[in-house]
Amino acid sequence: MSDETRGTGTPVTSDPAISDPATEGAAAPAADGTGSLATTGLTKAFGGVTALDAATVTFRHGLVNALIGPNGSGKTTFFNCVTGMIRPDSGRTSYRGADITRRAPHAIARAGIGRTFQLCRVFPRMSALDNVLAAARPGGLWRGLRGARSRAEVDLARGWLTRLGIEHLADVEARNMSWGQQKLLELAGVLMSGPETVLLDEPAGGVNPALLDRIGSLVRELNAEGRTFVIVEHNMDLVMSISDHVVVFDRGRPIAEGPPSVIRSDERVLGAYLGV
Ligand SMILES: Nc1ncnc2c1ncn2[C@@H]1O[C@H](COP(=O)(O)OP(=O)(O)OP(=O)(O)O)[C@@H](O)[C@H]1O
Repeated sequence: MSDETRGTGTPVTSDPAISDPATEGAAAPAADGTGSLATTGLTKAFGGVTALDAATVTFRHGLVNALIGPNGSGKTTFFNCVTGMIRPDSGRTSYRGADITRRAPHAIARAGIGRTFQLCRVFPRMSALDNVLAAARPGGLWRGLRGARSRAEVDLARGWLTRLGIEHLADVEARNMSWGQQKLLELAGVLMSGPETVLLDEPAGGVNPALLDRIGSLVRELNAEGRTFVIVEHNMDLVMSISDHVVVFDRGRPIAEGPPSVIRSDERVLGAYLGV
């Protein structure tokens, strides 16, 4: 069977950096727990501000995990350290049992961790389709600009746009899309490279209720197919409705964790949010 016709007839690629929205499922959860994304004593200070204070956290494979906490409690810094975008001062991060603390961002992405950003990152003057192609792997931007891309890659990129409900915008420049549509586009790019764990930084921020519903159901669908999520989010309705496990940060470290039903009424959590 050729790479072009594997599975249900949906074109796929043999490039492991590219994933097929129709047939690609993430790796099965590791029974021994080595699939977890875990930190031990992760610490990061900016001048006199301790953004992460010896944070020890485990996000289990196969779950929709949420990371919540008041403004400035260190959530984005946690994502930045875990994805190699900033170096922690001390502490460790492991993924699937391997130490990834000092790895470069592209190596961490290759290990299976993808992420979106609070201030969503797309190329404003490129079409939605080119954005997804460019996001697929290092060097993709150059290839996208030169038009040297395979039919299979284009079909895959269109497949992700369809899956995210924005295929009608394939030829529209990202700058002419709504904020919510740009967030879906950024996510399509992340998914194109086939991460088994996806970190979403405030997916609901500035998004209208209809798109919010789509993002929520998409996360649950992708999770049912095997992808793990860690979601930083302030919209508590979304967090409580889609998460299996919630970790609460305050002042750079976890103060509570558990299922949404427990977290909702945890006094430490209410105290952190209300400042009491
Ligand atoms: N590059 C930086 N330089 C200086 N201080 C920083 C930097 N990044 C984060 N901080 C500080 O570290 C602390 C944690 O910030 P961080 O953005 O990680 O929190 P957060 O929980 O993601 O907040 P929010 O919910 O508002 O996005 C804050 O006091 C913030 O001002």
